[in-house]
Amino acid sequence: MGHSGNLQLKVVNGDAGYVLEDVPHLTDYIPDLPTYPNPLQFNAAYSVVKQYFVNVDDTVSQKIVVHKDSPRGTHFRRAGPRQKVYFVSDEVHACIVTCGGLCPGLNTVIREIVCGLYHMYGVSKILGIDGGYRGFYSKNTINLTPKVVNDIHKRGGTILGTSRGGHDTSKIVDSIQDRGINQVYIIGGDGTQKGAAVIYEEIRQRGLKVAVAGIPKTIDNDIPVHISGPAVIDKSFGFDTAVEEAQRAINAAHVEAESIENGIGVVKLMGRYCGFIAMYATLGSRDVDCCLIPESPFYLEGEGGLYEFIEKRLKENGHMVIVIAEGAGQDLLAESLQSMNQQDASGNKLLQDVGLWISHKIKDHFARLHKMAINLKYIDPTYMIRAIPSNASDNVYCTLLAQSAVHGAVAGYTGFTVGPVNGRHAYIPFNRINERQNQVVITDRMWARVLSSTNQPSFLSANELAKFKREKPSCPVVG
Ligand SMILES: Nc1ncnc2c1ncn2[C@@H]1O[C@H](COP(=O)(O)OP(=O)(O)O)[C@@H](O)[C@H]1O
Ligand SMILES: O=P(O)(O)OC[C@H]1O[C@](O)(COP(=O)(O)O)[C@@H](O)[C@@H]1O
Ligand SMILES: [Mg+2]
Repeated sequence: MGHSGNLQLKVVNGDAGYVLEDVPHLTDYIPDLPTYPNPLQFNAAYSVVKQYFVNVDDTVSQKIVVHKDSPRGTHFRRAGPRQKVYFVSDEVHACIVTCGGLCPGLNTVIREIVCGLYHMYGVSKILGIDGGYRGFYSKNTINLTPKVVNDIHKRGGTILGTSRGGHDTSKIVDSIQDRGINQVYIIGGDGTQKGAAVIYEEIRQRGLKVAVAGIPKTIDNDIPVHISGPAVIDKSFGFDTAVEEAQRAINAAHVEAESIENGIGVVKLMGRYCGFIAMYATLGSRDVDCCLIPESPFYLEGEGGLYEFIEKRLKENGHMVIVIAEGAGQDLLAESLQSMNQQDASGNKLLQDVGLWISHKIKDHFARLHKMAINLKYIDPTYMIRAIPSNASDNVYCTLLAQSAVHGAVAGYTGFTVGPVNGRHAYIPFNRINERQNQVVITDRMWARVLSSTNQPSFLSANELAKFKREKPSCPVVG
């Protein structure tokens, strides 16, 4: 096996096209670090486990659909406890920070990092950083113990608070160094993981024995997760909870629309650059007549447009439900509202309210036509679907993510994000997570399922479809 790598990439090539995209280790830049036996083997609860530790050479394959002659492809290091650890319990001084928008399950991840460190590795010095990245240098910290975090998974939000912007790398690493912190757990989305990568690089340049572990949070699923399209991680925590909560809004829209003549229910769901929540909520509900997402351009007027489809559906069924992701149709809004290119503190595009806009457009259109009186109800549950506690299945998932992160940091790995790859938890280098944004691939079978279930137009001409097929190759893994 040959190594090739620099600060960002640590790639190992093996036989038959085997590639390991490895994560950094503290010993990459601090040689001769002492190791210690993993205390987990003396832990009464874990003594029932037949095999305490994962083999150091275990890796997880990114590709599971293969042909007879396919190369073995990309692999990631398997997550889990190692026989040797690089920290003794008393030495560990950990901190946890949450950044970016809210997502169901943040508190569960915090809880399980604290409990995992304490119960599995005997760690008691754990600091909560208040209010996101800027909290490292501008706020007081919170001492976290299993008692403090015992009930927090039942609450939405994050007990640590969160923020956008304020990522000042040297101030953050100064604070880590000054406080003697040697394990940093960073929970957040695409922006946060980019910030975590820069923190890791600075720590490495300063030669500090500090492990940096990222836990990916994204209600939008815009981190390369494997809900659809070529991706690394199977799914992000909180997504199931958000889709479930979105059902309540869709049900309400359906009840309202069904109860009145020519009723239209419009529901706006989150999804700044991608429409995964809208797509899954639509497929989950089966009451949705039209799902509009940022990845699939649509138009209003003329043949094959939205107005024509609404008229047709109302004539057929007497009512209809439209689900629209917040980032959909922003080009149309920009044309009609001459909106400015505004950004939030983290540099994310600030969106116009497409739900309100489209509701007005539809009302205006039918009022102008005089041929059909419609009754439109607009429901905007966007913040409600992310401010709730995670459901039971997301709680279990958050636990596995948190424990994987703890095992990895204690074993000396750093500069990594945790996540399941084809069902097995793995350590993924930051560069892999940060290289691009995940989006619904509208030439994949999942989007076809939506079109087939709603029977809505694709809004694409044959030429446009051919262009999309050329630009966005479909993912062979999605069944
Ligand atoms: N490219 C980047 N480099 C460093 N820090 C970043 C970068 N992008 C975002 N951040 C920081 O990450 C934090 C969260 O980012 P944001 O985009 O708001 O949320 P999310 O992580 O949920 O996508 C913010 O404090 C922001 O300053
Ligand atoms: O109003 P806020 O708090 O900036 O959040 C709005 C954005 O946050 C999200 O819920 C989540 O985005 P991030 O995961 O990137 O933080 C988006 O869906 C939405 O556009
Ligand atoms: Mg983001």
